[in-house]
Amino acid sequence: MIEVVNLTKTFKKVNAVDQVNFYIEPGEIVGLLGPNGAGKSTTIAMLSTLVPPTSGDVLLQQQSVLKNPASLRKVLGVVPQEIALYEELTARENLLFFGNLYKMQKDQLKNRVDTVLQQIGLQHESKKIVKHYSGGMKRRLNIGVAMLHEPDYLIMDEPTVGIDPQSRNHILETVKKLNTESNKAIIYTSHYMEEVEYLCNRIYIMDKGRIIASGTKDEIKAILSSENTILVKLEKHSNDFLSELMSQPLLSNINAKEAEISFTVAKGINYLPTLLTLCEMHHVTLKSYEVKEPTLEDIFLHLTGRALRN
Ligand SMILES: Nc1ncnc2c1ncn2[C@@H]1O[C@H](COP(=O)(O)OP(=O)(O)OP(=O)(O)O)[C@@H](O)[C@H]1O
Repeated sequence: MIEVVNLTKTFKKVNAVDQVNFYIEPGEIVGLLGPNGAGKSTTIAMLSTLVPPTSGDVLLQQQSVLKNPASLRKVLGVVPQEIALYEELTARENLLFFGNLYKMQKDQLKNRVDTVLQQIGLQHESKKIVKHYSGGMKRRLNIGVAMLHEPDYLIMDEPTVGIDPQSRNHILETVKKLNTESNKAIIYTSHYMEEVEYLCNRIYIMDKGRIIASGTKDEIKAILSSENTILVKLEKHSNDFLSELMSQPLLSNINAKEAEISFTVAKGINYLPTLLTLCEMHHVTLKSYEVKEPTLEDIFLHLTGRALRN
């Protein structure tokens, strides 16, 4: 298990990371979700022993790694936000180059490169020069470099930034497979809530240098457990109908967009019968009634009053 304990980084007067605590156990995918500037990259840089903390500690199997970074680097692969590859070399040549840097033995390295190329799905394009790769392929190769020395833990710092949606899906699938098939534990930082929701079992939400919520997806979603958001679709509606809805004491956050209306209502209340009566009174036809699951975006908005992406 890797733990960070009261990790703090102050740049002049900026508290980039402020008393952050979290852990990751072997084999799990943990998400670190937060907007730009939340402190994710700085946390990752300290966790991977690249930047010394102002205070706090990083523990591997309960031993501090700050004085003995080699113990952590052996089990940890870091995929940085910036792509670090040689554009004029092929994928295979890049992997061989970085493997030599790690001082891996020749035979072992050759086998390892073949395995890694398979794992990142580039085995059929390994002889192509990297400058002809798509952004997503470069990202996958970047992940491959971090995996050469067979780390148990991988840290990925926003690996889908700046790539097209199709390549992004391919990366998400690669990350998922690394976890399910190769049993890698992964710390995945992102400001895309849908990625973190899709990939991660446990999530830490970060804002302004602090962890503002943490837990499993269900635990985090339970933060909004006291109310449900309902989405209704109508044939068409009238202003009278909308005014009547606005005056209903049990409803709040009413939003109308053409023939779609959303509102929140306390959990446990079935509002459908009342809505049907109102529709009948106003000669409005109800097309659908849906209870929406809260998203991490809703939670972030609830906790901070701001949208995750602005
Ligand atoms: N070397 C530095 N010197 C001064 N301030 C810094 C330095 N590095 C980061 N910061 C500040 O610390 C805060 C956290 O930055 P950080 O890059 O860790 O956030 P982030 O969540 O990773 O954002 P992004 O998604 O944009 O990378 C920001 O206010 C940033 O300006």
